[in-house]
Amino acid sequence: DTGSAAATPIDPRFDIAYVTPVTIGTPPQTLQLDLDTGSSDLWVFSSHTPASQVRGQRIYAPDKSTTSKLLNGHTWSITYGDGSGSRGNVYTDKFTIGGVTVKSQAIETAQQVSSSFTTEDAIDGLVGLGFSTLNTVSPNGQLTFFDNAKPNLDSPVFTADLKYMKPGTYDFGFIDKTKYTGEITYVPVETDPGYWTFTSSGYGVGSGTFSSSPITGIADTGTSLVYLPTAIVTAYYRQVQGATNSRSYGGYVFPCNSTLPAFVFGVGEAKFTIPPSYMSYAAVTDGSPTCFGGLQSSSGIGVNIWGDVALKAAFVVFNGEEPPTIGWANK
Ligand SMILES: CC[C@H](C)[C@H](NC(=O)C[C@H](O)[C@H](CC1CCCCC1)NC(=O)CCNC(=O)[C@H](Cc1ccccc1)NC(=O)N1CCC(N)CC1)C(=O)NCc1cnc(C)nc1N
Repeated sequence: DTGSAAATPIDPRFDIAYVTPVTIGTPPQTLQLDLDTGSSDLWVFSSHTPASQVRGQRIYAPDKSTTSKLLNGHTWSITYGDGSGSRGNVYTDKFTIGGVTVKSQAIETAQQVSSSFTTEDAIDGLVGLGFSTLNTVSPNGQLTFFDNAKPNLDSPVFTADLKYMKPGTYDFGFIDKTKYTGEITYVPVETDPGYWTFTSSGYGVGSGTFSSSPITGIADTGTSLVYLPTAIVTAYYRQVQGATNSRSYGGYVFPCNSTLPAFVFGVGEAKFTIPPSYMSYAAVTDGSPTCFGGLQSSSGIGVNIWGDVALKAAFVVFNGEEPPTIGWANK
């Protein structure tokens, strides 16, 4: 098997997240889900989600699918880094992304979602693409779509080609040579506790010298920004006129008309440049002259996160062979 599906920004003004069309059940029900390498639960808004918590999202109705089966006595409950969360029951059903089908995928139906999911009408749920050890289903943890699909994929990989303010693609089972330039640099992945954790070889601010120092973090398609150690973040914003670390906005902000340097990060011998346009994430509120930075400090999180702001500067291969590795290429 191989497959390919679009990854479309949910907001045309800035890349807070990307959604991908999937189909569930028989006849197929189409939902737009956020593929998230930073978690490992596949959950959806459903006919079990209270109407008061649904605001425009598409739902999966297991009772309308002839191939759905309740996974008796199984429940799930998840909390994300931004404090959002959801919980519910579990079915198995036919699940397809970009032409790759898993006949019996665990589909976690929401019986409760937190308010930020209710207000985000562009996201109908998540597809966790982290390692299955992170799955929250109890009493028996379930496998991710990738783990279920892997044996039937031509190659046990998926790739992310996210783009700035326009649709990119997720490919399954193959590496599309037309999507990158030069060589792919592969580095080891630490699978404990279950993120795609790898070590970057260093960073540089703009045209400044490159600092070769290991930065261990997770490659996370479900996180909008890049979160790195404070020392790196202050070195970056020292080069930005009028930048301050705002308590009220919860991070580094600066005048939207400031000139921003690029941010360079290393993977092995390779270098990747996040252009200034990606480093100005968005105005703090619509029309404000103050902008929120795409690079923020990880000091409060406990893990460094290479989110969408970094991922869209590269073509990234999530290699599910034993042992797993992650590959980065310029594009
Ligand atoms: C099994 C749990 C699972 C592994 C879980 N994984 C994660 O949290 C990482 C995962 O990639 C999640 C996936 C998100 C969740 C919200 C919906 C979109 C996907 N990433 C995050 O939580 C990172 C922080 N959040 C973000 O980056 C969200 C993503 C988002 C996108 C669209 C709409 C709403 C939110 N972005 C924002 O909130 N933005 C608004 C503010 C703006 N300045 C930046 C963008 C975890 O580590 N949870 C442990 C955990 C629990 N509690 C806390 C407090 N921290 C934790 N880390």
